[in-house]
Amino acid sequence: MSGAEPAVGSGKADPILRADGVRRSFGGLTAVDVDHLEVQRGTITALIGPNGAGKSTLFNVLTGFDRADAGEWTFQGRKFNGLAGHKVAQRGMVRTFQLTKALTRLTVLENMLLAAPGQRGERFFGAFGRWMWTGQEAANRERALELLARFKLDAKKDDIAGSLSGGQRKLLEMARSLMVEPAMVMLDEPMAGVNPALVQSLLEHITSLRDEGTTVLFVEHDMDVIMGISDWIVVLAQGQVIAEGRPADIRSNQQVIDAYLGAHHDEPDAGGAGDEGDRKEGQP
Ligand SMILES: Nc1ncnc2c1ncn2[C@@H]1O[C@H](COP(=O)(O)OP(=O)(O)OP(=O)(O)O)[C@@H](O)[C@H]1O
Repeated sequence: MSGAEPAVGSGKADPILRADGVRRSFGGLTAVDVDHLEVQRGTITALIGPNGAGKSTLFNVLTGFDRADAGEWTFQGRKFNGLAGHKVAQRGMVRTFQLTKALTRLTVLENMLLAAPGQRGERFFGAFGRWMWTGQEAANRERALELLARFKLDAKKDDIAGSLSGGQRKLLEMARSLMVEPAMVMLDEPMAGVNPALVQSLLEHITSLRDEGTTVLFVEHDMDVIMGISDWIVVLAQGQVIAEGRPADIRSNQQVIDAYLGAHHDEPDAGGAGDEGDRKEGQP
């Protein structure tokens, strides 16, 4: 992150994402009101802020799962505002989702295959189409098995996803998001509900994604995790970016301390890597 100023809306050397004037209201409540935001390619960037700050809404809007009331944004130089969610994912920007009830009833491998690109077999007609489709399926299966091995879930490939532990589910959510070989993954609270034994493993997966060139944007509440792995931190409060910078900049930013870090500033995470209830402890 050399060169970037720790200031709201600062320009980045090689932004993968640039957003301008992104707004989303629900009735009279402005959930997101971001004037300008750039995310540097190849970094781990954290999006933090108190409950209700607009983090999830911003994720939803950028990834086409919710509509913005206003705003323009580009990803890898291409206009993305107005794109439907599946197109956003196809073009390299993928967010993780908690496994829905329906997905928990499928096997781990089925979950992976459902996240594969080109789930459009029905569009192909005739023998040539079927042949192409079979090739695509084989490639998807190979990629799924490779990713499951990487995330140490290969032994569980035929298990029902609902039988996985909280941490294993997070690994599966991450593995699913990589089926489309994204340029940027957006992780929504990757550590929530993860037991201590798996926290370190998840952290290593996130940093190795970055080291391989994937940009990571994540929402998280655990301050130890945020300060430990982020190259850059963006702080939202009441829908607006109130600060951004390196971990050291954010730690010492009085506005952030007042709005978010509060009395817990610089204290070790009292909850450790416990359940989700523990993880939310440091919030106002
Ligand atoms: N679909 C919706 N309808 C009405 N209000 C909503 C909707 N989604 C979000 N909001 C409101 O928008 C604001 C921002 O919510 P959002 O979930 O984006 O915050 P957040 O920073 O992700 O919070 P948390 O850390 O608790 O997950 C909140 O006041 C929330 O109640």
